[in-house]
Amino acid sequence: MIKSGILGDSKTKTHTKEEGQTVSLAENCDYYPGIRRPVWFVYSGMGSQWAGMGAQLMRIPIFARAIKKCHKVLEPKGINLMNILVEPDKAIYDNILNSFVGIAAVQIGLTDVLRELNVVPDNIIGHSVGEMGCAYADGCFTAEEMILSAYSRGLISVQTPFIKGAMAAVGLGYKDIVGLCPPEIEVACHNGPESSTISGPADVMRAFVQELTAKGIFAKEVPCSNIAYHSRYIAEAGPGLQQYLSEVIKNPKPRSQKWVSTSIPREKWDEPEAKYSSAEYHTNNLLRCVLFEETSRLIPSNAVVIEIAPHGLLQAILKRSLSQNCVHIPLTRRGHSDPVTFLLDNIGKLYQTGLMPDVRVLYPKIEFPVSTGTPMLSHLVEWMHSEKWPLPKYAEPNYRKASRRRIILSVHDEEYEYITGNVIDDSRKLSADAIELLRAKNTALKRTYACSNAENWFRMRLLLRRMKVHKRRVRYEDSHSYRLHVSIAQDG
Ligand SMILES: CC(=O)SCCNC(=O)CCNC(=O)[C@H](O)C(C)(C)COP(=O)(O)OP(=O)(O)OC[C@H]1O[C@@H](n2cnc3c(N)ncnc32)[C@H](O)[C@@H]1OP(=O)(O)O
Repeated sequence: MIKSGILGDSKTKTHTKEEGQTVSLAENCDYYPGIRRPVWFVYSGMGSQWAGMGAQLMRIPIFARAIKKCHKVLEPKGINLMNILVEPDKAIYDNILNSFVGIAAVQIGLTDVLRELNVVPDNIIGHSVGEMGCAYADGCFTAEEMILSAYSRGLISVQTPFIKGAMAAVGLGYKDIVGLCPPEIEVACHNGPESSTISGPADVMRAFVQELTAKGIFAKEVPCSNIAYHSRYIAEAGPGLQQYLSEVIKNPKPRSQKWVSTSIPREKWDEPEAKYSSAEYHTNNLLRCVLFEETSRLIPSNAVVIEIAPHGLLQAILKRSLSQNCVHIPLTRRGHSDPVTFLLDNIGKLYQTGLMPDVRVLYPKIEFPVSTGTPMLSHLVEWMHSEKWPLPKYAEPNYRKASRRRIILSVHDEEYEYITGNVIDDSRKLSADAIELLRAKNTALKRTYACSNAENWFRMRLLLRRMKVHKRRVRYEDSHSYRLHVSIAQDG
């Protein structure tokens, strides 16, 4: 349960033991300060594919539905999407077409999961081909359009005779790497202040990566099926891709303000080329340099950044470039032994940031009444005692509004001597004089007040207003003592 300023609690996975007892396998608690954070969806691109990346996620019905839909769309093209996502054979991704449709399908499936969970982005950003995921999340693409656009990108990649190229992620920002690159190599992606992706002929790239590594600069090859994307070496794929895409995107939809472009420079966002999720837009995305660093600067310092891809590829980059206060949530991790638990854990983290994912959609609908053997969950709900909270003090003035006390007045007490002879024998009523004296001395009242407020009655001054005597009749405790009931209600 989440309450403003209290705790966000996430219990992400439960398991029913053989004896029918439900146990919690993963849980985590954190503060939720009550402030709504902006939600950013991040769609990564090439490099996030891995063998078997969709196999376990098929256990989630929403995801499986999306994949089956995409599978049917690709079937007439002779593509077996299910195999691409489920088979553990690494060679599948030697074919770039499989990488494109595989990444797109997983992004569609995960976006559908988030959509049904009612996790709505404030903004959407993509890296390279990840901008197709943006189009889907933004409502510009249907699932069919997205998977066919990814297919078109793959198809033109395998049909065009490119030079043997390579890409590599390096641990230097654009400004630092651009001057170091040999003339054959281009900076393909501006990823962050400490990260870029370079692209060029495979042999020159190999030598340069070795050179950088020898200098202690991070450099890692990006699996791209020997195609130097976002460089001059793929320019000739442009017209063909635009032709294919225009057959898929028949009615280009306007991009909403949510989707911030990384393929068109910010100063051109108001120009016609940036307005629509069109064949031209996505062709430009393939050919031009990726401006992720520049656009990701718009991500606010307190954002919840959800990476949507088969692997949280950009985590290393996002954590280096964004504010420390951002919450990073990858939905997947390459080679994870239990991708569903990983996903559920991260949905739990969304909950802890203050979002309210409607997790019921992930499970079969419960029909009531449930059968008698249904395991209980209630014992997993418990109070956290790890935090200290301030408590109001009882001694605070005005805390108590009323108090009541029974007092025994003894005529041996100098204070109450006067009562002797002031009780009217027949009715056992205090005489009017005795009442006046009680009122004047008001010791009994002071004591009552002092007791209830933990104060020293000797030093107290008490102003009595609207004092009422409800009963003048007193009760004898014995021949020398009388019982008196005193009640105080504070004014206001
Ligand atoms: C058509 C298209 O889509 S083109 C697009 C092509 N794709 C890209 O350009 C993506 C480029 N980025 C990447 O490939 C990734 O973000 C990578 C390689 C930088 C990191 O990916 P990961 O999956 O996290 O890689 P991996 O787990 O193997 O390695 C991460 C290591 O690299 C390190 N690392 C990542 N970036 C940097 C950096 N800038 N400086 C130093 N180290 C770095 C991490 O600290 C981590 O080290 P650790 O394991 O000791 O913690």
